[in-house]
Amino acid sequence: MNQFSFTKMHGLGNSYIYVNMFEETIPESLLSPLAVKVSNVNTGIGADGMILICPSKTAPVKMRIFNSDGSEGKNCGNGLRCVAKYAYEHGMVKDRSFFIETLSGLVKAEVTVENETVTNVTIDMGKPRLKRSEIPMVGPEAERVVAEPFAVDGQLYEITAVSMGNPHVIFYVDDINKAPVTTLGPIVEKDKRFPEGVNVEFVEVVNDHELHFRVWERGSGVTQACGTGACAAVVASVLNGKTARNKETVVHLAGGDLTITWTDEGNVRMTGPAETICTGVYYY
Ligand SMILES: N[C@H](CCC[C@H](N)C(=O)O)C(=O)O
Repeated sequence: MNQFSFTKMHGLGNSYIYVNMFEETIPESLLSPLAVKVSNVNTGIGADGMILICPSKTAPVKMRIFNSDGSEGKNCGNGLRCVAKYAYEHGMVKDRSFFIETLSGLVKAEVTVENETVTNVTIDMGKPRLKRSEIPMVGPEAERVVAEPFAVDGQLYEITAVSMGNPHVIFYVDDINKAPVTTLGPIVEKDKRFPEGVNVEFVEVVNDHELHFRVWERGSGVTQACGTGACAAVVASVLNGKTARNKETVVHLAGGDLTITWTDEGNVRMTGPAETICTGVYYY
């Protein structure tokens, strides 16, 4: 019987099973099936996926994220805040500000510490990618996708697409509580116009610095929160003239609030909590 130690953590209810790969060894071929198994609330531990905290040549730690369907994502905002908390509290970094490597590049973390516990984390998520080829989305490579007509499921919508290293498509709604998250979400997630699939976000604009937000995640379905998605929603809202550039915007997600700014320098900064739920041993 094989086993590995894990820590279950969450960012605004977006929970993952974290595995410290400085201490554990899991064959690469088992990572995807294990992400499916550990995510199952009945036969596994229960989470939105699995996140590996790995050695890196370019930063103190590297994050890899697997969705609950076993697919590997390229970035994870809530995950980054939890990885930053884990790394600081486990003495893997000494400073309160440090880099984390992701599959979509380096990001910078800054932890807030009270009584040796990380209570809040700011991640500089870098610059959003806005060209179709970067989302990726089919169509003229250098074009942006802002308020573009999008026919799907027999209806005509308007979409804005943003990558934060992973693909996001944003639909604006008048009432977040009536957003078609579980009906339209799974259809758009696998729409062929997004060759790598897409995270699907629904946004209700409150004012020029406040949004309501719900998400159907690629590979995980409905989650309580999506950090990269919230960043994409803020960028989309600035591009659509609905929120202000370089101004702290509060995004209300099902699991709580994130504060996000798309700075004039071009980077997106996200601040929010990260919490440890439990530790344990998983047998497989
Ligand atoms: N929940 C994550 C996003 C996971 C993205 C993943 N669903 C994908 O891109 O495939 C977050 O906080 O940013």
